[in-house]
Amino acid sequence: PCRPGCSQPHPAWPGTRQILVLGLDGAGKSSVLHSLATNQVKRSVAPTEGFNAVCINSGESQMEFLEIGGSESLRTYWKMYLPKVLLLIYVVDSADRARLPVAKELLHQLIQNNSTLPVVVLANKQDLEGAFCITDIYDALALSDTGDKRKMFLLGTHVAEDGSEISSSMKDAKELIAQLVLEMQ
Ligand SMILES: Nc1nc2c(ncn2[C@@H]2O[C@H](COP(=O)(O)OP(=O)(O)OP(=O)(O)O)[C@@H](O)[C@H]2O)c(=O)[nH]1
Ligand SMILES: [Mg+2]
Repeated sequence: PCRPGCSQPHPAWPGTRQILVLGLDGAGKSSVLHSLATNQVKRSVAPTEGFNAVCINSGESQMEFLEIGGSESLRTYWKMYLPKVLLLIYVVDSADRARLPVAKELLHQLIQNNSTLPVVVLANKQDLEGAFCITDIYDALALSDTGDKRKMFLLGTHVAEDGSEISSSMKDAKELIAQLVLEMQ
């Protein structure tokens, strides 16, 4: 953690604008955050039961990420944290075709009242057979329909085997996020 409080289960970072990491349960939010934080792949083993706060340094930026678990009961908290955030990272499981419509609905609900909040969508699990490719994800999530004032990015990612170095797509995601944070400060 970059400062006390970062690893607390109930984040209360008054005055700090965070990067919120949302998406359905099992999409890979915790795995992505672990990998971004350590530059080593570590697939998360347990579902996030509440919040997962992670601080990551990248070049000049220090970034505070807050994941809220994606299970149905936790989704009610998603909205509460939105007003304070700088950037939304929305992670989807590209192979979970059955739930992409739900993922789409929830994303659109989240951003409908904030026309300028930048969004980075990570189309995760690109390694899985049957994963939708980027253009299919773009269509399935109706990303053309998120407003023209918004910065919207879509990147394919995957969290490879435990212990390996992170993939180039993950490095790209980290650089993009760091760049966006710098631009907004
Ligand atoms: N094949 C594959 N599996 C992945 C990938 N990313 C995550 N997983 C696996 O997917 C499962 C869920 O990953 P998590 O990172 O816990 O997902 P989450 O979005 O944090 O889920 P919640 O905390 O429950 O909301 C774990 O078993 C991971 O090992 C990926 O890119 N490819
Ligand atoms: Mg998690």
